Amino acid sequence: MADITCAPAAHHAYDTADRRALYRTIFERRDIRRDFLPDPIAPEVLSRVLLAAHHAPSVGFMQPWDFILLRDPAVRARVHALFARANAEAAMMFEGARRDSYRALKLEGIMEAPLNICVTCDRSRGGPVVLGRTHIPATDLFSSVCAVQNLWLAARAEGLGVGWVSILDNDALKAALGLPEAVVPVAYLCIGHVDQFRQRPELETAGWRKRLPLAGLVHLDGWGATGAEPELAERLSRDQAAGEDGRFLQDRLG
Ligand SMILES: Cc1cc2c(cc1C)N(C[C@H](O)[C@H](O)[C@H](O)COP(=O)(O)O)c1[nH]c(=O)[nH]c(=O)c1N2
Repeated sequence: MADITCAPAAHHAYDTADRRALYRTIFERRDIRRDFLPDPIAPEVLSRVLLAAHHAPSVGFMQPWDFILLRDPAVRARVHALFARANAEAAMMFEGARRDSYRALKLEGIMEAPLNICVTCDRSRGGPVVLGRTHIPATDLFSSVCAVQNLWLAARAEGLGVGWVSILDNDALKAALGLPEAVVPVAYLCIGHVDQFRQRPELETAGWRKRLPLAGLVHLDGWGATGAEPELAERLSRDQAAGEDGRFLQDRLG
């Protein structure tokens, strides 16, 4: 098949350098559980990253998030103990060799990172009826997750690694952090400067799971019809291959 040409950026699109910076941040963001440096995060950097989180979309502009900064090693040690307990339980949910592989994974950096941040969701913020949340109550949680993603990407651009730890009993975490009744923990994050950003997800290099082919996940007019637009399917495959080979930023932005 003939090569597919890239359409030039149009309308309100950013110029190539800005688009490259954005896609670079997306592709080079990693979940970080090791290689943290003890260096503190400068207040101006932390402020920018938190502001990026605060600019996330939210249902009904509810902004249900709060950010609990956890620096005290004693508090973090209590959270680490919760992780250790949940992680032992989690290992038992896998069978045989998979259990051994699971146990070999490093799945948190709670004590190594200089800062942990718990991103929460106040389920009562905005009152009992929130625009856009009337039929899908979980949209407040989705909104807090959007804040997490903004934080994660801004952190990468600032050279900070972020690791999400979800192997925790959320009720126990809520109690440990003294959260009010209506507030739930959404994401427990370990954040700090790092020695390196790996090119690929750790779970991929460890052989746990591979990135799925995107073309097989894009459906047309209802569930089931993947690959229904051959030109798009072809482009998705080529873009993904370029991403895997580290050629996307150079070759695929038009
Ligand atoms: C909701 C949620 C929860 C978790 C994660 C992510 C998300 C979105 N991830 C990170 C996850 O393993 C990682 O994102 C994927 O493996 C892909 O790797 P990159 O993020 O691309 O490096 C994660 N990682 C980990 O080591 N321990 C954990 O408990 C969790 N929990």
